[in-house]
Amino acid sequence: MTGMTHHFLKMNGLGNDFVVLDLRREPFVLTDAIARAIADREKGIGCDQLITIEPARQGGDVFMGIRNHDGGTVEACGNAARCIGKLILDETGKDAVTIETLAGDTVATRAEGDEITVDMGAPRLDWNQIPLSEEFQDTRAIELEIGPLGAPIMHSPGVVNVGNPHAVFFVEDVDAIDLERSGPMLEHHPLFPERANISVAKVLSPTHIRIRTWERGAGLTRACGTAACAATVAAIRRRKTERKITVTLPGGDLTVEWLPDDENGYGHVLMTGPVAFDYEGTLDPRLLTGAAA
Ligand SMILES: N[C@@H](CCC[C@H](N)C(=O)O)C(=O)O
Repeated sequence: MTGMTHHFLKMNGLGNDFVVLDLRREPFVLTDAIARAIADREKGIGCDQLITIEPARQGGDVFMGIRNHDGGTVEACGNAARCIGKLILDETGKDAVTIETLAGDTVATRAEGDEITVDMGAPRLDWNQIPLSEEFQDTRAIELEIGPLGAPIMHSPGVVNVGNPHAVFFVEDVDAIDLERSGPMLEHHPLFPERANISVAKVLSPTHIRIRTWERGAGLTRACGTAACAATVAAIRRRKTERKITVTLPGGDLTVEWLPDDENGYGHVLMTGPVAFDYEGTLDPRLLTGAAA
């Protein structure tokens, strides 16, 4: 225990919910066990991801730390980037803020109607950047299927790394897929040495797709921002959609645009969507020992 009072904010992006701790003001050593205890929906506060705001490490405005519901540290979170973007835009009064993450810098700006746009950077598409454990020349549709032989229910996903690893299966009916069953199997499939976020996507029109996601380390969520970006990139690579589309998730809509290639290769992905504040409070000191988990 630290002897200090630790405040938290509860926020969400389309129902993907976060406990946010500002470690710039109230620092403490966050372990996997403490993160798990805070994220626990019965004994802790409950959230899909635990987000920390920390001093910038490389000249940005802040560093954003991300822990999944299972306590593990991860590199990227699109919905949290919008939430922290909004907090830091309000705090600094700037027009654009740079949020450092383990995946690199994310620049957040204000969009229309109180929404926030985040530049998620350029997707990584080579098999060893996903990463996959086997070489695939073409990551637009890799050999992977589950379901009865000859009639797989999910097959040939596109794989994309947008700071974190994603596999996107295009299907006829996203609601017909039992993601609670297939999600954990695919998340832990040996092809994904760092595990993966698993989405099913249905193309509704050239400017509109619908997705559901089983998140690595968190399970089914109302929305996954990086999955929306990955699904957009996967759909564009398979020539299913235009470059700027609406992605409908169980929690609502995001706008995602994959910009044309820049001089470095692949263009950046921009994601725009809402941010919501739920409530604030102080952490029960017992959670800081991880003992409540
Ligand atoms: N909810 C997030 C993604 C959080 C991390 C993910 N579960 C992973 O393990 O990579 C989002 O909005 O992108």
